[in-house]
Amino acid sequence: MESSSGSGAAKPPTSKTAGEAERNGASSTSGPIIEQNGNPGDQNRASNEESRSSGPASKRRRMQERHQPRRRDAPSMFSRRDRSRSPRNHTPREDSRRSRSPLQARSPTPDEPRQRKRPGGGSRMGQNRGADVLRRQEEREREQEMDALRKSAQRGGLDYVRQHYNAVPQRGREWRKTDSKIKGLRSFNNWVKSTLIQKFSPSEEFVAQHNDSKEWADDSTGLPVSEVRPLLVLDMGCGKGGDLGKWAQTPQEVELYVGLDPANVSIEQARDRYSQMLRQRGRRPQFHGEFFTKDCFGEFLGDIPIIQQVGIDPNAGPGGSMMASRWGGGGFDVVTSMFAIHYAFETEEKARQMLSNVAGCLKKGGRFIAVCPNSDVISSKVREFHKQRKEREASKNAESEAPEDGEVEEDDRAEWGNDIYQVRFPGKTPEDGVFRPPFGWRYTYFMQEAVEEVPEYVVPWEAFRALTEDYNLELQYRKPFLDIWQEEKNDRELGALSERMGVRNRATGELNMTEEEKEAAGFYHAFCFYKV
Ligand SMILES: C[S@@+](CC[C@H](N)C(=O)[O-])C[C@H]1O[C@@H](n2cnc3c(N)ncnc32)[C@H](O)[C@@H]1O
Repeated sequence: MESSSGSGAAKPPTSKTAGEAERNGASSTSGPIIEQNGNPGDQNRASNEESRSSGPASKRRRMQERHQPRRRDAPSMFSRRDRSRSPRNHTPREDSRRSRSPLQARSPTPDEPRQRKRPGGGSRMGQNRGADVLRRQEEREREQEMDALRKSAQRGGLDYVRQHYNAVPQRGREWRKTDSKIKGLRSFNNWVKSTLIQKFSPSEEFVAQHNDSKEWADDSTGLPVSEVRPLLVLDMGCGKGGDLGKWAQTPQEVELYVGLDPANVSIEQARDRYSQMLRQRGRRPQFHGEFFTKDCFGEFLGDIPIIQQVGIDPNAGPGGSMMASRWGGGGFDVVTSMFAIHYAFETEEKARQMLSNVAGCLKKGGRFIAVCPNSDVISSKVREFHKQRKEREASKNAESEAPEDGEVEEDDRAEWGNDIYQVRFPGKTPEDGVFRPPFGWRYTYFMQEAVEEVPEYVVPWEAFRALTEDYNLELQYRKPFLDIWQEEKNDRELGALSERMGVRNRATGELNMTEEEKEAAGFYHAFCFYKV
């Protein structure tokens, strides 16, 4: 086992990283969480870095570099190569976020009386006037912000999603396990995510080495004894860090976990959760964690220092250069996005940006693990809805006025659900259930205690899959949630895990979910792609 990960939490990158994170606006709340220091593991970091890249020429160069005296600002252990600037030279977000005051640009108009300068009093007047101007300016800016938020709520944009998730209260584990009305569903969803992480996070080398045996666990300590390098993981849409514990339980150890989410309050909570996790750490060494406020579907991720250090190919996708991806491609072993990619299907541009970030961050052989609403379920519900609507119309056989152009009759709006979850389309839906073009099919989703009428977008599976091919992502696995249960419930590890998580009734062996919860769970599917 490599010592850099065997001695507790991995150390964060250099302080330069934190500073850069602040400066480039990757996150207003960004930066490593735990203190960094010079560490004997640095040597291992350098060799980790070398062994992560491929290619004889660069390998030779790195071998030579290995024997050079170490520079003071040696790159982080996570970096594949030193890239101090965003490849696209993105404008720092700080600049674009700050709205310019309309007053600053204004010069006095002819009908505005010019203030006369008076000695003494003049400067006080000037101060008062300055304060007034500032107040009015702030009010105007606040108004503009509120206006933008109102508009975005109507459109269902990112600000609205961010605001919603920021406002979801963080409830304790005890509440989730006992008082929640959907505790069965919560546990089940968590078990599905754990199952995916257990099944697909290990690398091919790791699997080949341990080939289905549980030799990775040392009997005396329960600690992994693998020689394979630990994993570098990126979580797009990590929310409040609910999956951190799952990443601490993987067969192949995790060295680095980077959590990104546009909801800044959630990111704070994820960071707190990570700190707590470090404090309570048991025998198993913990990974290094970094958390940033970031829109992963509307923006390139390459301006986040830790992502630059691990490696991101800015040209992943159609037209990308083979050489660039071969020599400078991504460095992450796993990119995950749980219950989040449906926000990317608002537009083709966002869906492509999401895939470009995924593929750009993954190294060859890396895995993209995700769960999202299953469009097969949506299509069949929509078809069923239209069938019933037509039957109702036929049986009514009443003469009704034709709706005006563009108007969507109440009856035309597909919706379904039960007491704990609801899906509602605000506009027309295709009678055949085929969503063409595949972007922008908005619906609102409601889930008791968790999601209140948040706008989401259909992810039409076939179109999505076709798109992934442009990004060298090859499908390995896809399954509806309830099928995963059928397939894995008797697995020695995963079945036992389901008991520990309260997913299975120990007496009957059945799922601890009501029929309504099962229907809600059936809305989702899970998949895994390999970067080729
Ligand atoms: C249902 S929550 C899931 C959170 C977490 N992955 C989990 O499984 O518990 C959906 C998450 O997607 C995030 N999200 C929405 N739009 C996003 C975007 N553009 N980029 C990254 N994350 C986004 C939300 O802020 C929210 O935290």
